[in-house]
Amino acid sequence: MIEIFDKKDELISYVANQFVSIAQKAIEENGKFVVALTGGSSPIDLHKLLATDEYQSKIDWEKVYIFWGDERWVPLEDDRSNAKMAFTTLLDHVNIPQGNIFPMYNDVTSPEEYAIEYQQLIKEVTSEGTFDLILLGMGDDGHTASLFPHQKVLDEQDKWVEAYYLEPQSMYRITLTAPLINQAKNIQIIVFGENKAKALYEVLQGENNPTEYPTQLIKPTNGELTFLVDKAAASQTK
Ligand SMILES: O=C1O[C@H](COP(=O)(O)O)[C@@H](O)[C@H](O)[C@H]1O
Repeated sequence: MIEIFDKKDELISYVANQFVSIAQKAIEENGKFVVALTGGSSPIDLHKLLATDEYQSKIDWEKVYIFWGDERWVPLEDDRSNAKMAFTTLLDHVNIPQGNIFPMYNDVTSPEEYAIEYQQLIKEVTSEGTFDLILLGMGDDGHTASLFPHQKVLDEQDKWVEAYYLEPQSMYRITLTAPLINQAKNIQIIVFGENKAKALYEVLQGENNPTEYPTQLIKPTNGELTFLVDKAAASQTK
């Protein structure tokens, strides 16, 4: 499903309301809400809205468990850290136990070892790796999470979490893999801005070519996938 919004603000309010209702339903049914956040710049305004009194009071944050879809392998204090951004814009402002937050980084092990540990953490908190909600963004090259074009991680079928050295960025990335993401009950991909219009067109209406446009790998097995896009990003999509 694709939802197109005239303005970014409308898109953000819609996602915030979805976040709240998915969280409330999960807590009512299973006593907890397990979500993976996205990084990059796309979720910043969403986080800030969720942190307002109006929104945060609608969720029982003690029952929320936070993971990430991907991370740059940098310390939590580094400005490139997706976790740092989420703490500053949301997590530092809500009543969530620190033990419910699982940043995708530690300074003790290698990224590859931590990918194995992170998979174990997911196993302990979720039911069989099924997230209630996975939020994703999309880069203007068609990547999502840290599933970048032409990387071996795109072929991964078994592991839930993979860490690898991303040569073009000279840094390690750690990411949920497509098979794990596809098990989620809800996947929401937030895309705005004209610079993403070509990639969005290719992902949704172009030839099947996930090596070039990895977001095409996102196809939930049982859950719901929604692209939440603004008019600018949808401008090349018919
Ligand atoms: O590197 C990343 O980029 C994508 C897209 O970022 P955005 O700034 O265009 O929103 C993001 O979804 C991913 O989490 C991040 O690590």
